[in-house]
This record gives sequence, structure tokens and C-alpha cells, in this order.
Amino acid sequence: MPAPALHAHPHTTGRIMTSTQTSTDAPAASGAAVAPEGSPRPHVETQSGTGRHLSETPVPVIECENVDIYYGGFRAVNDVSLVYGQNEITAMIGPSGCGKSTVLRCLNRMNDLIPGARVTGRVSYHGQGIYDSDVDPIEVRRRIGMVFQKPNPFPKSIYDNIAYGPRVTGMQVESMDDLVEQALRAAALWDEVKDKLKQSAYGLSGGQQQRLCIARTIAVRPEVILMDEPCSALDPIATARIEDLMEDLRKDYTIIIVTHNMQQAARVADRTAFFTAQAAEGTGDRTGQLVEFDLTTKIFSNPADKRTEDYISGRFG
Ligand SMILES: Nc1ncnc2c1ncn2[C@@H]1O[C@H](COP(=O)(O)OP(=O)(O)OP(=O)(O)O)[C@@H](O)[C@H]1O
Repeated sequence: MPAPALHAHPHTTGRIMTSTQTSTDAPAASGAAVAPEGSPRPHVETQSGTGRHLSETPVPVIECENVDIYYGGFRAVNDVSLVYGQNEITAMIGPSGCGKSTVLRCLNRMNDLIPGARVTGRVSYHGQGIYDSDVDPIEVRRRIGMVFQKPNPFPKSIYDNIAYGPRVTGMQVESMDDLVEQALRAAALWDEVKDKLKQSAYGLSGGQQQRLCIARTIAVRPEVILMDEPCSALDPIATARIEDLMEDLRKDYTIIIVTHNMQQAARVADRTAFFTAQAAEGTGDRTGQLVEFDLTTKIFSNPADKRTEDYISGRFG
């Protein structure tokens, strides 16, 4: 099978093609909404929860338009429209069962792996619908990687955990040793493991294992990293290290995080989306919906919707 037409690069953008297409099939980045490389960012006028100056509206990398997500006949998420901005950290918060993880998983077609799961509406990556028929879901998941709640290293050495993705995806790699080192350095783990690369990943602490999983995600050179409560199994020190790491990674990646921890969202996220679940008339099924999406500062200091205010002030959820 030919290698994916798009050559791996942390900043690569463009069409996600089926593996049977060739590079000549691929126009350059469709990215109508994306500023060309080297062009100035849009008008800067506002500040995020992290103190960064941000444009009023995000530069889209992933966009959801009127997205509904079903598990069989149950509509878990209703009519979500949301833009995830380039080189930003976007947090999704809300009470249990409001559909945060469901939305996160639909951003890289991870829901495809759940029998009965179905997405309607449009999810696009640089303007291209990721559910379009000519799109290769494996390539989607390479570009848009995922880190899970519980660290899940493979039962392999530290080195082989990192090398696994590049090997199985047939990435052209000049030096696997260099790639492993770069990924471990990017995940702030290199100094702790450089003398035991051949040892089992299971010998690492939980926090180290989670940074290894981040390094493993980075190794296949994605552009976006999805994180589903990445710190919920970690102690406060390991959590702080992951939060610092996210801050570093934002320079090169777009990060989307689901978190139950509102303080964490306030600390790390540039923008925050608040979801809630509403009981449907008739069936009583609780369907998730997006209530409000804005700069993190605004969400936590002056939310537009009373439901957001009630949630962040601890009055419900
Ligand atoms: N694999 C699945 N099959 C069927 N229903 C599911 C599945 N995963 C989630 N759901 C349902 O979809 C709804 C949203 O769940 P989801 O896990 O996305 O919410 P969440 O906001 O991430 O919750 P939590 O914060 O508790 O993790 C819930 O009603 C849940 O029971």
C-alpha cells in the first residue's frame, strides 16, 4: 500500500486522503480559513485565562457545525457548533454525561470504533469534512492524536512505545533514535528515561507513563492533540507537570482537553466550552448540548449564560 500522500510534519496541513490517493491528487492545504504560513495573526485584542493575547475569534483547525452524535437510537449530543483554534488550548467542561468525551472522540473519528455510534452534521479539519467518503480515518487519527484518561503504554520498552507508531504507519524516518529522543524531549521525559530506553514502560510512574503516552502521540507528528481527562489518574505533582507540558506543546500543537477540573481549565485553557445535559421532552433522555463557548477569562468571570454561572460557582453539577 502506498504511503500516505501527505508527508509527516508537525505543521502539515491539508487534505486527509485515502491511502490510495497520491500526492498529485492532493491540492495544497484547502485551508480557506487558515492564514498562510508567515502571515500575521488576525487582529489581537483580547486576553485569555492563561494571560495570552488572542484574537477575538479563533483561527479554525477543527470546526463542528450542527453536530449531533448518536449511540444507536439515543441522541447523546445535540447541535454542537464550535471552532477549535490553532495553537490554542480549548477546554470542554460540564457535568457528567453532558457529552464532552463523545464530542472529543468525534473530532478524530474515534467514535467509529464504537458499534452504533453515528455523527451527523459536519466536522471539518482545515475545511475538509473528516467524515467525507474519500477520507482515511487512520490518517485522521494520525493528524489528530489522542491521549486517554488512564495512561495506557504498550507492554513494550520505552523506546518501542515511541517507535511503534512511526513503524506501523510507515513513516519515512532518517533516524529512529533521533525521533525517539525528540518525542521524549518534547514530552519533557527524556532526562528521566534516557538511560533506560530498553526497559519496560510499565516500570515508569503514572505521571511518567502519561508523558510517555503524550510522546507516543507526538512521534507520528500530529497537528492536534486531543486529551480526555489526562490528569484524572495522576497526583497533583504529576498533574502540574502535564499542565506545564501542555503550555510548552501549545507552541507547536493545537490542544483540546476534556476536564472535570474547572481549576485546570482556568489554568491551562485559552478558550472554554461549557456543555450541559438537558432532558428531552417525552423520552426524558438527557442529551448534551453546548451552552457557551468563549475566552476562558470570560467564562470564569462573566459568563453570558446563567447555567454556566451556576456550574462554575458550584450551584449544580
Ligand atoms: N459507548 C457508549 N455507548 C452508549 N452510550 C454512551 C457511550 N458512551 C457514552 N454514552 C452516553 O452518552 C452520554 C454522554 O457521555 P459522555 O461520556 O460523552 O459524557 P461526559 O460529559 O464525557 O461524561 P463524564 O464527564 O462522566 O465522562 C451519556 O448519556 C453516556 O451514557
